[in-house]
Formats: sequence, C-alpha cells, structure tokens
Amino acid sequence: MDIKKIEHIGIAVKDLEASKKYYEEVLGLECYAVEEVADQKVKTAFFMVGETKIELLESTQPDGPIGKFIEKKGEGIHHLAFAVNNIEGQLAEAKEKGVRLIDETPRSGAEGLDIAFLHPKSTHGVLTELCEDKNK
Ligand SMILES: C[C@@H](C(=O)O)C(=O)SCCNC(=O)CCNC(=O)[C@H](O)C(C)(C)COP(=O)(O)OP(=O)(O)OC[C@H]1O[C@@H](n2cnc3c(N)ncnc32)[C@H](O)[C@@H]1OP(=O)(O)O
Ligand SMILES: [Co+2]
Repeated sequence: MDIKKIEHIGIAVKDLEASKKYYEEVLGLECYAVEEVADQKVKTAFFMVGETKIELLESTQPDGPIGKFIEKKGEGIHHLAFAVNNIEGQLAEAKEKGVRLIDETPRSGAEGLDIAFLHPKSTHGVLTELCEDKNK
C-alpha cells in the first residue's frame, strides 16, 4: 500500500464539550473544527498536532459505531487513520492481500475526505481508516 502519513487518531468520547476542554485547557491544543458526520452518527472535534490530527468522536445515536464502542469498552482510542492516494486502489490491494474491508467503496468523512475502514479482526486489532483528499 502507499501510505503518506498518519492523517488522524480517532478517540471515542462520551461528551465532546468536556473532552474538548481537556485537550484545550490541559494539553493546550487548539480545536480548529467541529463537524457532524451524519453518515457515521458522530460529532467530531479536530486538533492539529504537528502533521497529524486528533479526531474526538461523540456519538449522536446509541446504535452508531461510537455509541456501541463506548457501551462495550468505554472511552479511548478508537481508530488509526492513514492518508493515502488512490483510495480505491489501496482498498483493492488490501482486499487482494486478504484484509476484510468494512467499506468496499469510499464514503464521505469529515473535512470533505473520502474514507474507508478495514476491519480490526483482520488488522491485528486496530480499526484502520484510509483517507484521501480528492480536492487537493
Ligand atoms: C468521521 C469519520 C472520519 O474520520 O472522517 C470517522 O472516523 S467515523 C468513526 C466511526 N465509524 C466507524 O468506526 C465505522 C467503521 N466501524 C464499524 O463498522 C464497526 O464499528 C466495527 C469496527 C465493524 C465493529 O462493529 P460491530 O457492530 O461488529 O461491533 P462488535 O462490538 O461486535 O465488534 C466486533 C469485534 O471487533 C472489535 N472492535 C470493535 N470496535 C473496535 C475498534 N474500534 N478497535 C478494535 N477492535 C474493535 C470488538 O471488540 C469485537 O471483537 P470481539 O468479538 O473479539 O469482542
Ligand atoms: Co476518523
């Protein structure tokens, strides 16, 4: 695969406002965007840390992926997202190499990126997101 960098680290939180305060007031990071992604049933808050972002995720519905994750495991690191070119090609390669795809075709994520997830059961336990900025 052709990975450029870690695009973001996704963190599941119960209360976006409360956790945002920790990142701002304790860690001293600046939240530069808050966005709801209805397709994923989440509200997100983004912080830039060098070239990588932290994506806080609060569930907007109990049956969404973040709602279910928090119910089972509590708050914490949820996924690792890599920036790639040609996301469709990367998905095809991953599939060809035996990885189970959650998304066979990319969906719309936050910040206008195309995103697709690889199943944690075939990535040694890490829910993995591929992201491509097709507007660049
Ligand atoms: C806004 C956007 C963006 O960046 O632009 C986002 O990030 S949206 C971020 C939120 N969206 C997503 O995560 C979409 C992709 N995620 C999904 O489709 C789902 O959450 C799955 C990862 C397939 C899990 O869903 P499912 O209903 O199957 O839950 P489940 O609890 O039965 O999980 C099946 C097995 O996977 C494990 N599992 C579940 N979530 C996990 C996670 N985040 N990391 C590692 N392992 C995980 C469970 O422990 C379980 O293992 P055991 O059987 O051993 O107990
Ligand atoms: Co993400």
